[in-house]
Amino acid sequence: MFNITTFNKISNEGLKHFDKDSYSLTPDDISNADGVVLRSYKMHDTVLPDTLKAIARAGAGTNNVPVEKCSEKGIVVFNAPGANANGVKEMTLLALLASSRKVNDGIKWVNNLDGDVEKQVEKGKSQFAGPEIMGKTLGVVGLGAIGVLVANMGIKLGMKVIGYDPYISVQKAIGLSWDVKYSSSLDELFGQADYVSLHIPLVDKTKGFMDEENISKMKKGARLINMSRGGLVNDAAILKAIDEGRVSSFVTDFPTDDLINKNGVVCIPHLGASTPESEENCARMVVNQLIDYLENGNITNSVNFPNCSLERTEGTHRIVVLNKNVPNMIGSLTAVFSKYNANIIEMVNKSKGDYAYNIIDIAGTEVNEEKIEELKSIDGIIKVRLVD
Ligand SMILES: NC(=O)c1ccc[n+]([C@@H]2O[C@H](COP(=O)([O-])OP(=O)(O)OC[C@H]3O[C@@H](n4cnc5c(N)ncnc54)[C@H](O)[C@@H]3O)[C@@H](O)[C@H]2O)c1
Ligand SMILES: O=C(O)[C@H](O)COP(=O)(O)O
Repeated sequence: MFNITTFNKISNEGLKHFDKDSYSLTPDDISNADGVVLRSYKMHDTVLPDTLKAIARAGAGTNNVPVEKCSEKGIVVFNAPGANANGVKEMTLLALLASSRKVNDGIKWVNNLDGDVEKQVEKGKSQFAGPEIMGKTLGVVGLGAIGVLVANMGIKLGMKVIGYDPYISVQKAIGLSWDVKYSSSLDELFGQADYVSLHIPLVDKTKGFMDEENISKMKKGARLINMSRGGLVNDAAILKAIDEGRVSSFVTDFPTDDLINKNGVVCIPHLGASTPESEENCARMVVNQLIDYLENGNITNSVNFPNCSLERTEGTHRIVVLNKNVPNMIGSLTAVFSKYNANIIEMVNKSKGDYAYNIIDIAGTEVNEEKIEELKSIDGIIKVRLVD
């Protein structure tokens, strides 16, 4: 029986894949968990129990998970790449329009009118006029699952689009419309874009990405859209730029105390991925990845360990090993197997950065706690698990 802890509301389209005879689901209590499924719940202060094998983020961003701590403890962190990208692309369309047309302020205003609404609407509407987006330039920072969809959408809307992503993958580059101008210079993007849309992860390197300096490089009167993460934009710097008329508006999916009810700022309560389609896609994807890891040791879409899968071979025992990516690990592991006359039927070893992963199918010997402990005692081994 595997214990699964859920944080946040996870779509039943995903949870229903946990077989009731093999999985017990408990919301919020992680004390005895084998796996966790969560959305934006912040886990940085959560004590990670020794039982925990994997964390599945039903979404894209994993900045709410202590990924490095998980790596050190041999906890595999999964996410759902691209599963909510269309939901966020559509919300970015809404944000683009809301940054231009003052619909948000207009709606607030009209709902507070008192008497002869029709007359007041026609008299007062000019204060909410705003430009069309067709023919304007959209700058897309980050051309991953969401950024590529947003860039291609901009082309379809009749915009000129300039994209920037120094780490773009081949797969994403293939999906990018030929009409998108790819730039290797952020300054060029800032110099040309009437609308800048951020689609990059929040990591140490990107914290405060839109600081005073980068904001000052934006075209006068340009608009900024942040559907990615709050920490990417410096609140004080963007509010100052709006006050001084250098930036026309800022639309964010990540409101803060400082941003709400400010002129020129449209705050959306983190709704980018809040569609049934995105919630179901994300939950289905990560639950299946988690099940395959717990039951077969296969890793798909992990952010801290390599993708690694192996078909099961009948009559073998499967051992999975998580280790530091240091020399001679395979030699040390196979030395233990040969000591016990174990026949390695299949073995796969993959590495990702500082960490590595092995799936080893053996025959010819029983696997007991003593042998597992012997493997665990090898210097550099983080976790060993029998997956029978
Ligand atoms: N508002 C929401 O509800 C919502 C939903 C999904 C994702 N997000 C956010 O959007 C981010 C992007 O999601 P995604 O699915 O497109 O992820 P992704 O991993 O597919 O794409 C991110 C892209 O950013 C690029 N990148 C990284 N650092 C960069 C930098 N300094 N400059 C330019 N490009 C850089 C990467 O190369 C990658 O191509 C997520 O990390 C998450 O924080 C928000
Ligand atoms: O990174 C993500 O996938 C989004 O920010 C969605 O977060 P949510 O699952 O809490 O809506």
